[in-house]
Amino acid sequence: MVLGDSIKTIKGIGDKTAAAMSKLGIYTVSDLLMYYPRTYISYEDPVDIENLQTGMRQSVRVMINSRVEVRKVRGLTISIVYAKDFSGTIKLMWFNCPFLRNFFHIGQEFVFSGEVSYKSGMMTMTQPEYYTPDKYSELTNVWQPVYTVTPGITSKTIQKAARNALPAASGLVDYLPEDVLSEYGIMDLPEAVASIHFPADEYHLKLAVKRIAFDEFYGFISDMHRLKSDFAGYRNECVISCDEEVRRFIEKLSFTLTNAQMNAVRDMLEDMSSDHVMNRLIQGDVGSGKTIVAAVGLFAAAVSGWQGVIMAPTEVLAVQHYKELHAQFEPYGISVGLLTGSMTVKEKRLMYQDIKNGDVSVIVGTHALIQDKVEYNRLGLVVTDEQHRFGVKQREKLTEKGGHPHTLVMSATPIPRTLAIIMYGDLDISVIDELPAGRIPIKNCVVDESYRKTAQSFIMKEVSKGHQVYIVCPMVEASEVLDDVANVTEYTEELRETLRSQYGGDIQVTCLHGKMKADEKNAILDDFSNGSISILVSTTVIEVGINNPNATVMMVENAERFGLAQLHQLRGRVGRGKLQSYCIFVSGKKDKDTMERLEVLEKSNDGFYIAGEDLKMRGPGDFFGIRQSGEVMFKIGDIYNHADMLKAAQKIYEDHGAEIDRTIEEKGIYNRYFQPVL
Ligand SMILES: Nc1ncnc2c1ncn2[C@@H]1O[C@H](COP(=O)(O)OP(=O)(O)OP(=O)(O)O)[C@@H](O)[C@H]1O
Repeated sequence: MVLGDSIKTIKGIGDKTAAAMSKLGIYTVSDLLMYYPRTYISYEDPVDIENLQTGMRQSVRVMINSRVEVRKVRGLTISIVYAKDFSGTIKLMWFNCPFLRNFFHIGQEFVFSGEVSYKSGMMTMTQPEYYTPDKYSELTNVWQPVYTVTPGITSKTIQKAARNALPAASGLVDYLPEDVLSEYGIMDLPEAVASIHFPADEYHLKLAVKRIAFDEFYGFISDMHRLKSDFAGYRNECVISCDEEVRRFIEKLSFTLTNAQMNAVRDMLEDMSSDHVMNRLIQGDVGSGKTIVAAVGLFAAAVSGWQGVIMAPTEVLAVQHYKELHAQFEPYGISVGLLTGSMTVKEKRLMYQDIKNGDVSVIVGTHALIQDKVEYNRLGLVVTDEQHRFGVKQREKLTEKGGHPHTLVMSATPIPRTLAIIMYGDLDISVIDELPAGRIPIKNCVVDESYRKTAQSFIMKEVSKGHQVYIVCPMVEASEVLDDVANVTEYTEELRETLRSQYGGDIQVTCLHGKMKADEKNAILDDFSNGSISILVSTTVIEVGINNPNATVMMVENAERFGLAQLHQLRGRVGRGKLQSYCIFVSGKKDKDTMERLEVLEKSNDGFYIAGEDLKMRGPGDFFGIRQSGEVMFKIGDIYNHADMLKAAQKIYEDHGAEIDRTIEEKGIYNRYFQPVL
């Protein structure tokens, strides 16, 4: 078995498992080895039922003392069994596992391991793992990898496959010279890949994580430099210079730009009229008004006779930008087009023609904008929204479609300047460090679930004033059955019912989640922005960029499951207008650490401060940090937690970049991301 082989060459993987794995993007042995665990669990010794603590992951050694009861609830099969030890009884519950009916028998002894909750007066474990006591004792005190799954595949299956694929890791060729490895104390590649799946101990796991983070940073930095050197040689072929028109456009806006926005606009206009190609990052906290800066750029490009595109990370956001830009540009006779993946073939074809003929000046879209079929007429400016959601490669591809258009990247990720310079070495940076005038600071509160009723009555008060509300529910992580959809739909139904019975009337509560069709999502967001929906219950699909200044309450359920930066992004959906806004973080856990972490949000509305505090609070055991919003740029690397590796990657790139490039080429088997070169 070698790295490029299909996963079906791994022992125990048949067509069905292979099909499920393909949904996770795993096709080859090397894909599997690069499919890193989401977290690890180490199985502790079982505790007595009376000593169980809710919200914790624990194990109990108990005797089954009931038959398995199987019920059907809203399309789900629920299996329930009771078990006891000398100190008490516990309820054990699984979704969609009807086969358990004949698996457990009264009198048998098992160890159950899972998250503990207290429901209907009894300690409960939902979806616990189960082991015979002998089997369990083999597991204790060993780090077990836990992988993100999809229906049809369990974390255990992935674990087993990864173990069987492990010998292939020795085929990975390290691109880092040995002296560099030892100088910087970096683990070698084959060992790191093996250890990230099956660490011998915490020490080795830390080293492995650092190594993989290093690779991600190194790849990113070298791509960035490549992009920069590609740009450096080009003279500005798209001179965009129309200060007078821009001045009038800005004057006619319904608000006055802040000084920070004006500075960013000035930087951008200077670049685009200079003799070099612009490559600029606009960084600004949530709601600081980055979009209008981009709009000014697109306006300037259009007025100067160039096409401009703005590429959004999601379709929903693309549609929102499209509407805004269309309304802003129409009076000037600038035509705006939309191109997204969910448009019909015919609609797309017409748009391709308009783009090619130059009948549209500003094109808003998603990844569809970089498809081969799209030919631009005179592409002069490319705006990408939220750098993190686009790889450098995609950016490059879009850039290649014009001669050498200007690039503007917008990011709300609060990165300290020193790190930003390393990360975006190729970009000039404008920071919008000022919020529009008249914004009232958001009022925040962190509460536990007992407060939910009070929160609901508060929400109703806001609704009665004609304001609107977001409620965000997290994805139920790692649950193979109850996915986020079930979670938000169920929550919505319950909320509707509660509000109807307590407040009467007909309050429009609607749910929104990522699995809905684009049209459906857009229709719901339209209804939310025109006010016909009062309460929007949503997964984090609303996290990036959605703008409805009339929304005044953001309530986040199970806030403890989110990273602080992500919560800050979510909070950024309110307080975007002149109304006093509120954010309620409902925590499902009450322990001191959780509450302290969440209280950071109560203390400040400043993204930089929050990112800094988040970093300080991460314990040494938080190898992966908490996945932050949009941080899909790196699977493992965390620019805060692994800042030392980021700096090392920069230094090694400077000192050994050329030698490393040669090695990669000579050894010719794997690139920096260890993917087979096809
Ligand atoms: N100078 C300003 N004065 C008043 N309102 C403004 C100003 N600039 C922007 N706005 C408004 O503020 C809201 C937020 O702006 P925008 O959507 O551009 O934020 P953003 O920086 O892109 O935030 P996010 O990162 O959260 O998407 C919008 O409703 C916008 O019209």
